[in-house]
Order: sequence, then structure tokens, then C-alpha cells
Amino acid sequence: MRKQIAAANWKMNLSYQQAAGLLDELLAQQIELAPNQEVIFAVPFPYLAMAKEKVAGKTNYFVAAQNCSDKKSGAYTGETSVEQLQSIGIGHIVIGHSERREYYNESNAVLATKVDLCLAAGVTPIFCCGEPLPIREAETQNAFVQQQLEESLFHLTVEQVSKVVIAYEPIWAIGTGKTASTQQAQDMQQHLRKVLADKFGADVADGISILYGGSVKAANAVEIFASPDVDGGLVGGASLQAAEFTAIIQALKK
Ligand SMILES: O=C[C@H](O)COP(=O)(O)O
Repeated sequence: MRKQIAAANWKMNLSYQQAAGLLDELLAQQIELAPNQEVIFAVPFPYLAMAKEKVAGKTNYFVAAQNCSDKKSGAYTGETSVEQLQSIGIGHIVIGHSERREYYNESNAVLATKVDLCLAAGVTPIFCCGEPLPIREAETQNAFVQQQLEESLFHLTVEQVSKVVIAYEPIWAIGTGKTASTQQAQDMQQHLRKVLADKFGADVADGISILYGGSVKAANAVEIFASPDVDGGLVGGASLQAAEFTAIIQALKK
């Protein structure tokens, strides 16, 4: 069975002390994960080492960076490379979150480069895609998100794409309290799996985890995650509260 993943994206929230406290509180729950389940904490850069230390020895718990440079190394002040992240034991990086696309003008082409750097370093890219509200209102969301995949992932080999995790996040549902309906999430994620199947083969597409993101919370996680093509969630706001995120982890399919 595909990996079922609860990924917390803390974004630019929490002080160091608050972040450490939140991890302590969550990990104290001792939530046992099935072999196909994973929990990933995408934390701000200065907290990566601390978070790594806290999840050390906990099976199927991982720490992710929220971004990386599109350059391999060199004179890029303020940037952090995939190789640097990999050298401190980071095995997952969120790539192309809609906030990066919108506020930092990250294009599909730049994101393709970041995906390549991740895969070359043996790091799992959590590749984000999703449409803004006007595209949804025009009912052209399937083509829009398909193009994001085509331009950032279609150059990969079958072996490479099998290592990618995809997160579908309709932008109009992020931080708005407005969740895509279970049917809307399933329809898009089924579409994306078909797009992947047509390009890479059904077996490959069947093995790729596709997460849903956008106002996931304890109250809706069971229903959203129950859909056949939804393999867990990329969770923003609700991942900042221990009780909420605990319930979201427990909502993962086994
Ligand atoms: O990365 C997470 C998504 O942007 C969703 O954020 P949200 O759960 O606060 O809507």
C-alpha cells in the first residue's frame, strides 16, 4: 500500500521555545504508526537540528525543510542548498509551496531544478501543486495542475518520479477555513494519478503518495483521508496545535 503521510508545515510560525514544546507535546503522545504511515514536520530552518534530535529513534517520524535553493552551491547569500540540508540528515524538502510560487515567483521550471537537486542528493521532494480561485471558478483546474506536473516532473525517469511525494493544495483552501469538498479533492487527485499513469505507467502512479492540503483539521481529516486517492495531508494551521495534529495523524489510513 502507498505511504500515508501526515506532514506538518509550520511555515514561519513559532519561536524556538514554542517549537520545541510543541514537538515534545506531540511526541509524548507516543502515537504508533503502521509501517505504511509517516509523520513529517516541515519546520523553519533554524529549528531543523533541534527537531531532528527530538524525532531521532522514532520510527517513521521525519523532519523536512520548507524550501531549498535552486543552486547547487556557491555565492548565493542567504540561500540553503539541498546538499547542506542533506548533510545534517534532512531527507525531505517541501518544494513549490503555493506561498513560494506566489511571493517568491517560483516557476515550474525553477521547481523542476529543485526537484532534480533533491533527487540527486537522495532527498524526497514533497512537490506542491494547486490552482488559484479564478482557475477553479473557470473550471480549468485539471489542465492547470496537470501543467504544473508536466513542467516540473515529466522530465524525470520512472525511477526518479517514484521517489517524489505530491501535495495537491487548492490555493483557495489554504488558511481560509474553506476546505475542498471530499469529492473535489478526490476528483483532482484521481486526475493527477491518471496524468502520472499516462506518462509513467499505472504501477508507478499507484505507488506515488498524493497528499491533500488546505484547511485540514481534526474535524475533517478522517473524511478527507478516506478517499481512495488521498494519501494523507500537508497541514498548516492545524499542525501548530498538538491535539489537532495528533488527531490528524490518527486519521491516516492504515
Ligand atoms: O502547507 C500547508 C498548506 O498551505 C495548508 O495550510 P492550512 O492547513 O493552514 O490551510
